[in-house]
Amino acid sequence: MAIDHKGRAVVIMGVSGAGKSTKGDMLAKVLNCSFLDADDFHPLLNKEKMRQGISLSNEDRIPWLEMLRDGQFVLLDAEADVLAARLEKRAAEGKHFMPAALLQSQLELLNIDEGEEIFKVDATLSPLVIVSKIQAFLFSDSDQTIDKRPLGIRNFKEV
Ligand SMILES: Nc1ncnc2c1ncn2[C@@H]1O[C@H](COP(=O)(O)OP(=O)(O)O)[C@@H](O)[C@H]1O
Ligand SMILES: O=C(O)[C@H](O)[C@@H](O)[C@H](O)[C@H](O)COP(=O)(O)O
Repeated sequence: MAIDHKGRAVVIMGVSGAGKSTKGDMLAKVLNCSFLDADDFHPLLNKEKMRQGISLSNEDRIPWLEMLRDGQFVLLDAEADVLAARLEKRAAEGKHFMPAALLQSQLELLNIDEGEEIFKVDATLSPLVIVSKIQAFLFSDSDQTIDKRPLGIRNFKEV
């Protein structure tokens, strides 16, 4: 979640491996605002469950989601095989508690209804293109205080 200078929050959503942390961090840098990783808001019990390969239940998720829901939503969308490969690699590198085995349960639960105000972005695009698209969506109105120059390799280390 990125929070800008006006206190507006944007929630980057998607199943595990979609690229939320990577793009959330980049977006926050380009907007010069704070980035909060939703993973840091899970109680330890939720993380321990997932570490053990047990999917969270709605009861586990609801208090966590209620803390995070007050923002605009952006969904990072990709096919299961791409996401699974990313998670296998990330887990093999010892970078995250989340096992790839839980991906399928998340894909089955993720359900976006027609008409929900969620901006969808193809999560297989390059990180810079994804962040530029989110930036364009957020500031399609005329907010003069934001630096709207296109992102470039000067801004970020590529994934
Ligand atoms: N657009 C992208 N293209 C290719 N790989 C990516 C992209 N975004 C993220 N990754 C890689 O995929 C993995 C998962 O990204 P991460 O940001 O941790 O996802 P999430 O927070 O949604 O679980 C990481 O290893 C990251 O380097
Ligand atoms: O509700 C859930 O099942 C989890 O909160 C889930 O949304 C999240 O994916 C994990 O915390 C793993 O973290 P990453 O998505 O950052 O891999």
